[in-house]
Order: sequence, then C-alpha cells, then structure tokens
Amino acid sequence: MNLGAQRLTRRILRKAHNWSQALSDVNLENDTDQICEDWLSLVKSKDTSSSPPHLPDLIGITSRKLRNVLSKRGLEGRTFNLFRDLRERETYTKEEFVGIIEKQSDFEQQRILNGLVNNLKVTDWESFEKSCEEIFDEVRDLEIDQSSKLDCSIIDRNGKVKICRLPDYIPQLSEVDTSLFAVSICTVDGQRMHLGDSDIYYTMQSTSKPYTYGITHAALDDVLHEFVGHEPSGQAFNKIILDNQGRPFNPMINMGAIMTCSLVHHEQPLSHRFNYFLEHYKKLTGSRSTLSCNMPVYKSELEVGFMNKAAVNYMMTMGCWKGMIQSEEQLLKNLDLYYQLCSIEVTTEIQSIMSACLANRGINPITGESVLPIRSVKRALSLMFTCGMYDYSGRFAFKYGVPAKSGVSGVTDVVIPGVLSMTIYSPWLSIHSSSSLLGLQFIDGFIKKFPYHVFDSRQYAK
Ligand SMILES: NC(=O)CC[C@H](N)C(=O)O
Repeated sequence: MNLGAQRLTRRILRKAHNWSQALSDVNLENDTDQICEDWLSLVKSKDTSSSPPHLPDLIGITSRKLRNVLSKRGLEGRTFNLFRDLRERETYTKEEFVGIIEKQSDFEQQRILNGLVNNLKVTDWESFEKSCEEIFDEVRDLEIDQSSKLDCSIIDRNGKVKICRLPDYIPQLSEVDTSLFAVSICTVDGQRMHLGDSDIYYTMQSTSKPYTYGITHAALDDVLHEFVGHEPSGQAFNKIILDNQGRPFNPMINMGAIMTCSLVHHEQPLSHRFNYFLEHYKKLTGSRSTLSCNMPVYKSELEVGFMNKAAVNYMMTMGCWKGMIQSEEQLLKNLDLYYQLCSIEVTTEIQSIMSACLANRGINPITGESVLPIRSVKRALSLMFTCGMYDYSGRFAFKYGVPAKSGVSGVTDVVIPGVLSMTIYSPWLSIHSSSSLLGLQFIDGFIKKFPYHVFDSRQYAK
C-alpha cells in the first residue's frame, strides 16, 4: 500500500474506530445457550480441582462469533491473519479482543471493520448468494446429451440446442471429467462465494493472457504495442493473421500472447523468464503456496501445437520481432514460455482472486498488495472487453457488456470493474465460441439478474 493510501486508511480507522460499537453486533450473535451448556457441563464434571468460572465472565467474544458475523457477509475467516492469533475455544473480553485486532495490519483492520459495519460492495450478501446458487443450480441441471467421448449437445436456458465439443487438438485436455462445474466470485472487498467443484484444478489456458499482458505492460508500458496491436481480429484464437502494421492483432489471441510474453527479459534464461511471470501470478493469487504447471498438458501442447508452431514461424518470416530474435532456438523458447503459462494450474477459488485484482485497480483485495499498476489494468480490461472472447467478443460485449476472457480448458473469467470478478469452470466448449457453454449460461443468468452490463444505466441510478 502506498503512503497516501496508508494515511487514508488510518484516518478512516481512527474515525470509525469505535471497535466497541462495531463489535456490538458480534456480541448479539447469540450463542449464549451453547456457553451455558458448556458451563453446566463444567460444573457437573467430576473435575473439582478448580472452581468453575462465573457464568457472566464467559459471555464475551469468541473467535467463532466474529467468524460467523464476517462469514455471513461473505468474508471468509481463512482470509484473515487475525484468526491465527485467536484461540478457538477461549472467550475474550472486548478489550482483550480489540487488543488482538489492533495487532493486525492496517489493511486487515480495515477489512474487519468494513465487515462489522457492513461497509461492503455487496451489502445483502445472503440474498446475493442465494440468487447465485439458484442460477448455478439451474445451469448445472441443463439437459446434456453426450453423443461421443468428445461431443454433446446441451439445451440452454432459452431452450436452444447448443453443440459442444472437447478441445481434442490438445489431447490431454479431452481427458477430463466433463461433469465438473464450478463458480467462484470475489468482490473488491474480498467477499467470496464458491459453488460446485471450486477446489478442482484445471489449466488456465488463454485466461492467462490478460495477466501475462498486464505483467508485461507494467514492465514495458505502451512500447509493447509496437509489437502487438489492440484490434479484435474477428477470427478464431489460433488464426494465423497479422494486422496492417504487420503485428498480431491483439494480446488476447494466440499470436499476440506469444509475442507479448516474449518481450520481457527476453535475453534471460527461460527458467528466469518463467519464474518472473510465476512470481507475479502468485502475488495476484495472494497465496504463499506455489503455483505450478500441469506437465502432461504442457507436454501435450508442445508435442502437437502445430498451429502455434506455424504461427511463430510466420511471425519470424514477417519480421514481427524486429530483429530481437535471431535463431530458431530463441523462437521456440518463446513458444515454450507461452505453453508454460497456459499450463499453470489453478482452481476457481484461486483464479477468482486473480481476476478480482483486475476488478480492484490492480490491488489484491485479500492481501491489500498493489500487484499491477492501474494503467496496465485499464488496458488489460479494455482488451478483454473487445477481444477476450475471440470471434465471439462482439456478440458477448453486446449481450453482457462486461470484460471477460475464456480458455479452452473450459474456464471463463469475468471482471466487473469496481465490483467483483467471477471465474467459472466447466469443460464442454460451445463450438461457436470455443468457450465453456455452462460458463456462458451462468453469465447469461447472472447479467439478467444483476444489471452489471456496462451500458445498463440501472446500475448507476442513485
Ligand atoms: N483458447 C485457448 O485457451 C488456447 C490456448 C492454448 N494453449 C493454445 O495455444 O491453443
């Protein structure tokens, strides 16, 4: 957090810093009955070596009570360091409790306070969650008629038949459990919701592209656009095509993403370059645990990615690297790096935090860390809006009006700037959009229910 933001946070904290008042809700969170029961069993227990405490002393604040209040508002206990410092069974007086809260970082204290006074992006979390669950259940129950290992048809929410297929051009991607379906949502205040198989790992594929772009843009600024454009191509993601200045059309399609990731630290060993991206990806997840590649998927792409090989050869022939690359070995290293980024494994729980950084000006809503500069986030979101869904981007923007990015593993990231992000995963791809059909269906239900289409003026109404 920069100095200005820290000062501001402190000021807000001091002003609203009546913890006693803020915590009154927690006290009302009535589990007094449980405490009485515990007390009675203590009194009745045979252990008379120490006299039982007075009942009123026990009716204080517990970690569990605070956790419950925050979780009803979408703030998960596991995202706070505070709960590591609090003992589960102990009951604290308000003063003791406040003392422990005040040991946490300013950012965390602000999050706790926001949770307690419900100063959050989604104020009626419980009904929001219920609506999302209803949409999720409706989409999960859509009729799927599987005609072969790779093909199926699905009757969508509007009763239309949609033909779907698994992306067998990367053989490992078709070796998947097609019944998987997961949605995770994360608001800019770090309120989170997970539905379905949200702890199952999949590879990010093209949903890595906005992050790779943001990280590269942060390092190189608009110089990067000397090598890659910003127009939608109107073509499939793997089409071999350059714009009228001889650049890949944009960083959201394969050619553009290969070019983008090749530009930073290109003189360094591949291991260093991969690690550079990985470290940034990790900060976006806000987690201390490592991220890694799915080896079979990575190898599968290397083995059979003939279109991408043709694409880099074509770009080389056309001088797209402007002399930066001299040999075939250097050329293929860039493709290798691109494949590594596509094969990074995440769950929707993890990825929704990454996309929430894009919704939140580049700041991780869980850790408070500023991971990407706002100017790079702005550009990444514009590109997602106009080019993120490949040759379906225009129709998607028209219908749903939100920045989004899809990947052939069946994942879709949606960002509603200043509000929330969602990551949806389900492997069946609509043959029209190369995007997850159930993902599109969830978005359809969500945007019909909540007016987040950028041109839906209801969301700006006072
Ligand atoms: N649309 C995608 O997700 C494509 C990514 C995939 N790794 C490829 O290069 O073809």
